[in-house]
Amino acid sequence: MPSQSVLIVDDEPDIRELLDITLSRMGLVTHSAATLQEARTIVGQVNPDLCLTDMQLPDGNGIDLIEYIQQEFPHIPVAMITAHGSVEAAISALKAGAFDFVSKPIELDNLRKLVSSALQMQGDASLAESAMHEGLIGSSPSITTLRQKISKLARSQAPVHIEGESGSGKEVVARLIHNNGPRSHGPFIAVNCGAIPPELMESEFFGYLKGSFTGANQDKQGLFQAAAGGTLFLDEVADLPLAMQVKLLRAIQEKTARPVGSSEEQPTDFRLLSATHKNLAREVEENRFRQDLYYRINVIDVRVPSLRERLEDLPVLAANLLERICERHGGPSIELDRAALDALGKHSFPGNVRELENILERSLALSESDTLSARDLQLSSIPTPAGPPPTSESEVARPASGELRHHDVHGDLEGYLENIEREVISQALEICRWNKTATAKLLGISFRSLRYRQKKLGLEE
Ligand SMILES: Nc1ncnc2c1ncn2[C@@H]1O[C@H](COP(=O)(O)OP(=O)(O)OP(=O)(O)O)[C@@H](O)[C@H]1O
Repeated sequence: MPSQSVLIVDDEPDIRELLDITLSRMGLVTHSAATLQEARTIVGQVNPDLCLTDMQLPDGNGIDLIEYIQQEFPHIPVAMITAHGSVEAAISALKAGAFDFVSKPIELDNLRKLVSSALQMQGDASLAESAMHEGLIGSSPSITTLRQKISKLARSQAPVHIEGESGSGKEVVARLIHNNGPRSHGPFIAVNCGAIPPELMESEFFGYLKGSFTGANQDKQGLFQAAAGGTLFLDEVADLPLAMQVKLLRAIQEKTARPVGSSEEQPTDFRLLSATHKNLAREVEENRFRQDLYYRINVIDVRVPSLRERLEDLPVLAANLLERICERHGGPSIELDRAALDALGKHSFPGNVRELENILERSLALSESDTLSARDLQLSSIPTPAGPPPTSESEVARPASGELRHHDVHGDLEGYLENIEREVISQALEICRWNKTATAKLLGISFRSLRYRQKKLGLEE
């Protein structure tokens, strides 16, 4: 097999030499360029498997080179060499399409890891394409574009923020980014930030040493360490309390984490992916989310379309989900009849693909034939809000019609509102088959708030 080749672009001869020696020892063929112009010429001539470029070049900067390679040779990954502590430069490089960066002074171990993973990714490209179809079902233009974006993002190490309604497939997207990237052999750690009680946040994220507080009977690894070499997926990141946001920012910035009770910082190495069904920019405007953290986690953003926006995917999605459910239950395969598909097409799916999955699963349990009819779906028993699902706690308590039916209050506003709340929450629980995390998301409230309300309203299982 021919050796893989790397183009090194730096105007400092010492750095070029250091990189040349290091990469040659890895069995790679190296080419060097001292200027942007020279780099452009060599890329075209040798078509390298990887390009490492400095930021400041005598006749331009590394971002220009990234953009040029993205445009003309999109299959070549580019990594940027940035000045020490230059967060801005690193973010610009990642946004421009660099797959990663190394900062000066160059740590050779880090450099070797970066080069190996970039070159390994090159070999896995065709594998990635087929895996992508398995995870993300649909062929609508929005899903096709999303799939292409994922395939590109998987090669990068940039933090990605995924926005989309509850149940639309944000975690599916995060897993695909992980599974198709160079960290796929490492762990994928998914954390629901809304489900961790605030008092346990620090020990969950940073871990702790035995004896650091009452009940700490043994050392516990934190999530940052558990994700080492892999990906940390922070779901519902907008639910992180402000105090934890500061600590997370520090861990990302310094790439270190100090377990509770320890005096030593430990290095961390994870790719950060995050998601929320809320509008994170608005959370920043309303001072519920730190702006500095927002810029760090939102280097690249991805939006997952709601199911309403891609109803043309319904038939293929429904068929695939039915197949998945039948397989899970070990039963014979089952299909939807035409009328059932039409009925689904008219439904608004506030809970998106998860809701579709739940509707199909419930219908399957009730149906006795090998074809599901519109009646089996029981869509009329599911509330259909006029617009997208509510996104704030205040919206949840509003009567569905938007009007206050004051004549129904009978002098007991509290009781009246409580009844509406009970009705809305129990319907949401039904839709989500009593999955509390999903219900909380559908309602736009935190997991804790849902538990509290269930208890107050007597809605516990
Ligand atoms: N395009 C898709 N193809 C196949 N399955 C999908 C797709 N989108 C979502 N799903 C399925 O729908 C369910 C919900 O997906 P997922 O958990 O990724 O949504 P989410 O947006 O992360 O939800 P939440 O906001 O509640 O965290 C999962 O069972 C997932 O497998």
